[in-house]
Amino acid sequence: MGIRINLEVSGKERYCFRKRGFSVIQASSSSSQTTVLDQVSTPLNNKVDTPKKSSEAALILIRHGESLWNEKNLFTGCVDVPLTKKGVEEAVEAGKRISNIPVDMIYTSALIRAQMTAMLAMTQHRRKKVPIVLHNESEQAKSWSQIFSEETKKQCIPVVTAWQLNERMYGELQGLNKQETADKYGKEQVHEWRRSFDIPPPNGESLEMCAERAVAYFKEHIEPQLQAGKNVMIAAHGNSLRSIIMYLDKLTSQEVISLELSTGIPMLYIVKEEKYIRRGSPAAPSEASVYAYTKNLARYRQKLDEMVH
Ligand SMILES: O=C(O)[C@@H](CO)OP(=O)(O)O
Repeated sequence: MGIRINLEVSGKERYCFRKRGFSVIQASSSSSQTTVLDQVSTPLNNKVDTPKKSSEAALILIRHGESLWNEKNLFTGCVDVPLTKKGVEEAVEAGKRISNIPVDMIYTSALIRAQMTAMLAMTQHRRKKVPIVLHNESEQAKSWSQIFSEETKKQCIPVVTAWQLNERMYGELQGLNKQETADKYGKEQVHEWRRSFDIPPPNGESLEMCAERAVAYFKEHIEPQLQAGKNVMIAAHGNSLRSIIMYLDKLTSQEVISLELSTGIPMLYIVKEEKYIRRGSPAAPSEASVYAYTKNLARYRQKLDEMVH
């Protein structure tokens, strides 16, 4: 039984200090109604799932795998396009990379390419918990998805879908070919639409506008989970994740322009004492940086190794 612990840390590791405190959402569920959503605010009573001795949480960000419109080089934005076969493989590969990192909650956008990516990635996780999508649209949907076994609930990971994590809305560019658009309007104009911080494409969202809703969602819904010690995975999109990374790493509107995310590459942050500590570099994620372990994560992995053997 070999325990492999990799304590290498990326040379590009950044430490980001938050200036304000965090509020922690308390359990609000009634005892008679138990859905997998209850896990959102109730600590799991399972040793393998509590690598939180010093109140540390893992945050994994994954941009979805290649979509059919990425393949065709079309502006996609909020159009709901599925993954290609290569995208499916990228998602599975991403899952292998994070298979030893604890995941207590998953947030995805409302779009199928992000949801496929999250689900495919979780098929590779060594803990073998089952991701369960929460349909929060009505009381009836909530009540019809109740789980009646506490034991089964412990083996589930709640998956929250949120439109606020969607790709930026690309307006009148959606469905147009990126190369043809550059040929027609000029390379500089198209680069400005694609990468400037505050200039929106025609009738679409700028990165700044996308950040307003994606970062607000992150602060309101995801940050409290992390502060409560939950390990969170977010599967989303190039620009919604760029805006969240801008917040986590305190990038300026100039710095975010050159931040590019590859499809299907997981990025790991450790959340500790109100700091976001980046372990994997979005610019050039190397094996070592993505796999960089803290003591708590190493302990979690050791427990997984013991479970398997
Ligand atoms: O088309 C899109 O929706 C996005 C992501 O694929 O493109 P861009 O890289 O130009 O922001």
